Amino acid sequence: MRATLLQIDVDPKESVAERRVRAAELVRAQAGADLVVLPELWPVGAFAAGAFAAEAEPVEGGPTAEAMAAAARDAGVWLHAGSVVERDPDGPLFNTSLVFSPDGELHAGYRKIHRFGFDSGEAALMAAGHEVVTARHPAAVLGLATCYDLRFPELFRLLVDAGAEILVIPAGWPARRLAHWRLLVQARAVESQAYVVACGTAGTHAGVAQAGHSMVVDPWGEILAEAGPDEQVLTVDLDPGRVAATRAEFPVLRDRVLGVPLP
Ligand SMILES: O=C(O)CCC(=O)C(=O)O
Repeated sequence: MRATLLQIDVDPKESVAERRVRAAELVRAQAGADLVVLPELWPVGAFAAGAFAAEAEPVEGGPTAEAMAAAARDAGVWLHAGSVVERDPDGPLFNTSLVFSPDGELHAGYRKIHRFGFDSGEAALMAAGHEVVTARHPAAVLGLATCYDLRFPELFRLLVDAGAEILVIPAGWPARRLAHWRLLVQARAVESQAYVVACGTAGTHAGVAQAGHSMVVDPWGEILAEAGPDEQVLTVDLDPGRVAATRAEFPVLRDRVLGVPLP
């Protein structure tokens, strides 16, 4: 299974509309990949809170969803299109990840559960999602999480219980906490005995330098591929069969006591 991560540069000199066109072209260039992944809030920038309301869009018929659906269809790929600022028809904003199947249909949407900002930014401007979401890719079950979610292992336990084999995590992680990012991405893979495909942004927006360093980590915790800080296309081959094999060979998940039904 070939996964391609598009670590896109979110530069305020490029308009949201221009970046959307560029991202769609990047997706179209990935024909042959089994899974293409974009980062968190790449159209507007995860820290560009002042623009969230103006750039918010519906999932149904929204410009990013439409552009990504067409790109997935043209390339014939499964596309985790990162996340957008979703304007729900009822009013609230959500940080919503979108997964498209190769026919361009929206297959799954995940509203970020843990909002970042400690009462400001996203935490103040967006509503929290409540649903744990998996997506059924033909090769493996994808478990969906977004950026700050990475710090909350209880979500990943729920994703494992829901059958997740590849944890797909779009992010807009700041360079200042790169060490946390690398550690947490590996930790989530080791504790879940799952692949982690974590795609961040490059560049600087709203004064926040982005870490880049998109990573793919295997169920044993080994880093299979890691990007640098700048815009990069990162391609790696995964073997989803290694998830069950790792869980069988070293059956840590079987030994859970807390948070599982008592025998
Ligand atoms: O947890 C962090 O350090 C960064 C989280 C973040 O930037 C986000 O969720 O957008």
